[in-house]
Amino acid sequence: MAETREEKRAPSIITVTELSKTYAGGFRALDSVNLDIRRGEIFALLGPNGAGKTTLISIICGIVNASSGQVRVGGHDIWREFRAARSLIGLVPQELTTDMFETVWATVNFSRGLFGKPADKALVERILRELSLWDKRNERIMALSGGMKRRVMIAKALSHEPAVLFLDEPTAGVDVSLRRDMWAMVRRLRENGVTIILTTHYIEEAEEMADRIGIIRGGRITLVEEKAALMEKLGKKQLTVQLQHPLADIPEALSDLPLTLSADGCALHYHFDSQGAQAGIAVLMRRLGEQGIEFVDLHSHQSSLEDIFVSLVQAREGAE
Ligand SMILES: Nc1ncnc2c1ncn2[C@@H]1O[C@H](COP(=O)(O)OP(=O)(O)OP(=O)(O)O)[C@@H](O)[C@H]1O
Repeated sequence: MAETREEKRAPSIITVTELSKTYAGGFRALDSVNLDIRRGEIFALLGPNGAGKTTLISIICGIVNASSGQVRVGGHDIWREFRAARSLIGLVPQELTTDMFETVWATVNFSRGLFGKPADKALVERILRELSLWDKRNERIMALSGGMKRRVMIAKALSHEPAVLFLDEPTAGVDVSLRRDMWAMVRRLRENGVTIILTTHYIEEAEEMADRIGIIRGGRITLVEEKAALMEKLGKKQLTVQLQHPLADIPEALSDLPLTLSADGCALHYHFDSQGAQAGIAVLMRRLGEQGIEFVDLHSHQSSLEDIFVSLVQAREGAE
């Protein structure tokens, strides 16, 4: 019997069911959130400031109490089987929280001990080498650069060999080259079987890294989708035809094509989706030729995840 899509999909490692959180002051930060994280994926959680990303992560990690709902990590209920659930999780918080006077080596070993795991020098060495921190192992944390401190936080989170790693804004304030190093490192972790959940304000980061994207707004998950499918479905391409002579209007004979004219009349924009692009462009070229419309330049633009995200958020704001 043929496997269904459902059966082929990796099983969930985290299951969030009807999770709600109302803070003491009465603010409802999460509203009936349902979410499945698949084993071995990189899942990017996107949302504007105050959307509830940190609240959701903090609840899954047992730092904040939920008001209602259920969370299971590796099949363990995070309240009734807290230790078992928590031992599967590594958390790299937004803020750097560590003893600045300790050495890198001591702090990472200590973090492992906090989870009741026996010392494992070879493992800690491997983690530090992987994160390019081995040369800095005897430095005090306060003597490290911001990017290195951030990597120490990742080393601490990995020290007890978690199956799931939460990265809350991992590259905030990190320069472009270090950001790329971090992305490569996160990919290597995934290759080693670690499930990664990251929140980010850099949509480019989600576009680059994620297998799936979740969007959260006002405490509600408004969309969860495979990144590739999201970009395929919502991604639009635009071909701009720079004209030799400006047009006052789009000729009647071309009115059946998805064309718009720039305000100055000097460019035609042809809008199409990713499928059928080549056939569409060939037809456009032929039809422009038939109309005697000459052009001097052509360039195409494909919408990025950022364009898609902005249009989704705007569409929903318009609907509210
Ligand atoms: N301890 C708290 N008490 C009351 N309200 C809180 C508390 N913590 C967070 N909130 C509120 O809950 C909402 C969600 O906050 P949260 O930090 O989860 O958002 P976020 O999506 O992580 O935002 P950011 O992208 O800015 O980090 C915000 O409106 C915030 O002000």
